[in-house]
Amino acid sequence: MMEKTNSASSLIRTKSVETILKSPVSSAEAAESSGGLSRKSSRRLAAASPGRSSSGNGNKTHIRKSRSAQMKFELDDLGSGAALSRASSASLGFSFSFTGFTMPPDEIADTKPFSDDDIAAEDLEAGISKKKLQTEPTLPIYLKFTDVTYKVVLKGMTSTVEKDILNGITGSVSPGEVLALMGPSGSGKTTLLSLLGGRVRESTYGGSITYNDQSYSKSLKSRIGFVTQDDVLFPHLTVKETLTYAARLRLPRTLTKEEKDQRASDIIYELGLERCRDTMIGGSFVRGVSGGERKRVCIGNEIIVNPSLLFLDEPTSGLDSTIALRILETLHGIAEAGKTVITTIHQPSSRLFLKFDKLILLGKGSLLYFGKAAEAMVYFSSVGCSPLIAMNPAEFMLDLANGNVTDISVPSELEDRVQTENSEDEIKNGKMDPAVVHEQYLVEAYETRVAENEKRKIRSPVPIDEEIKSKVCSAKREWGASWLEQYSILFWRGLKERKHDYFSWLRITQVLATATILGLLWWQSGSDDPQKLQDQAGLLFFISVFWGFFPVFTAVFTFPQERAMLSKERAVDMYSCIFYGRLKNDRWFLFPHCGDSVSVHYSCSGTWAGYWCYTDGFEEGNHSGLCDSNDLHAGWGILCEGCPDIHIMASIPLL
Ligand SMILES: Nc1ncnc2c1ncn2[C@@H]1O[C@H](COP(=O)(O)OP(=O)(O)OP(=O)(O)O)[C@@H](O)[C@H]1O
Repeated sequence: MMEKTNSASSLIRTKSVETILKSPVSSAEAAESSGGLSRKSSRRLAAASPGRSSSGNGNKTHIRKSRSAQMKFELDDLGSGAALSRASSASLGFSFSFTGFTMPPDEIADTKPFSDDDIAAEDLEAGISKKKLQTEPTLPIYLKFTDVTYKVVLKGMTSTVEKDILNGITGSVSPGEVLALMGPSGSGKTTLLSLLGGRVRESTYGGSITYNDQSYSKSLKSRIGFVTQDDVLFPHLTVKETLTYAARLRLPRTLTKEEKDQRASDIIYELGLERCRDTMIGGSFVRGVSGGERKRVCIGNEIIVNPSLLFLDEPTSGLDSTIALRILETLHGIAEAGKTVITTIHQPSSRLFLKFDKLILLGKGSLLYFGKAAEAMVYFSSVGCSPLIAMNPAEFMLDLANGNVTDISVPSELEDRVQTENSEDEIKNGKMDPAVVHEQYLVEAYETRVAENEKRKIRSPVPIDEEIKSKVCSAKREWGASWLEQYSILFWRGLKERKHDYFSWLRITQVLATATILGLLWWQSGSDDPQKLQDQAGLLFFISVFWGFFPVFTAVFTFPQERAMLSKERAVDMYSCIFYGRLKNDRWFLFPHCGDSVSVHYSCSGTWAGYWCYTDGFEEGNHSGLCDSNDLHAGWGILCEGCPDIHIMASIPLL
């Protein structure tokens, strides 16, 4: 019954917000005329919400009061996105911070941490204060991007076509803010996120992307957390093992093993994964943790390194709205600790939408809106597009971006334009052609009304010291573990992950069957005459070939399965790839990047050889040497012309 009351309350609240968003001008007036409720008082009121209340009927009057106060709070603060976020965060009954939950003691008994985790809830109810997550302060990173364009070349059998994926996207996000990239499927959200996260080579896109006014450098890898759309995790490792191995590989060497393990445990607590800490992640053939828990493990894998910039590709898709809201709460907590958070989102609920500080709305790769999320509805209403019925703001914007104007009023200017042109192409079944809504109107409207102003703001330098700014690209890349430790951690992790495979019944049966067949074939073969000795030699040959190739094939077939994981972990510099040297065009042997200080000695039977840092040009005549640590952008390798056989004598990372 209490749940019913609670949901009714949230329904009323959502409706009130939707109605206000529908008529932003009146909401602003309302905001002016009413007094503001403080954050604290709102949080107190929220703490008394029925879902969290320990007593039942006795609290009813108080509950009713708290609900009306929450509604008032949202009315008052509508003009400010941050305030809205605060309001909704407070209405959940707790405020999350990356450095731990911050709750007044009087609220502890009434609240529940992030998850549906019983243990954690019990701890809190018992008043046990949990140890706060200790994280080092991180470098604040201001991310700006101007006129970003991206196109791909589609090669067909007969022709080659260029496809525009992004057309001049401009925006910015500062530490402490959550930027949402929203748009219909295929609008270019993931592509933009990959470009911003440094996952695409600079030479392949247009425009500028800067981090504290500096361009991307490899040293940023360790400051960036990137949660991909697909959950790439080892299915046979438990939640605890997954996070512990990530901590051991990625956290700086200044921390001890115990401290790293402790950080993993703290993350488990922070993300409310305690109940499933010893459950396997699971995959297609193994049942494991739930989708929401898996997503949280992926987020934990990235936030464990305390990144300055956190990118997330659809962290809430496939999750119910409550879990999605909790994930957004976590992201807010992370942003509040001074990080910059950028996330793509598909179709957020209205509560989720109000959590974002900034919003980018994309439609077919073009920018339809960039600005404060709370001001988006005001903007669209100012260009003449408003919902005709109460509508979730995100749904309204996605409809607009898709060119679906059902239940949306469009400006008379646009209607006139369509009618004057009177083109049949533009009016289909009484509806406007989506392309008209997009290209001719929304993109144009944004370009003329907002774009210049935003670009001017973005051009101003970031408000931090030059010294801090330059840290973005000057820091020398450091591994979290020495290469021996990396080897040992990867070895044990691989063994744990693959032991189910190695010791599977199929594998055991295969070996036993082979042994039985061999035994029968050479049964009583003896060694007393030369003929039989030859038989024995055949047996030895068979055994050596079988046991030589069996593990080799196992290893070869393991690599494709682990390739996604390898790329993901290499993209964040989790470990060195020194053992994964690769040959390109039969001539190139690539080593890790220059910052690694690799010393290489080699010989080559070709006409000449050299070593180079590939973005800095070729250095002819040098046959060995240390790579300059200033060449942070460059790869390091050996070129041997006309010579497929390069003999690498040693490749030693000077750690
Ligand atoms: N390498 C590529 N080759 C061809 N087309 C591409 C390539 N990369 C992206 N695209 C196209 O660019 C468009 C945008 O893709 P993107 O994955 O960024 O969309 P999205 O907004 O993230 O979609 P979703 O919400 O469905 O994940 C799509 O039409 C996609 O097919």
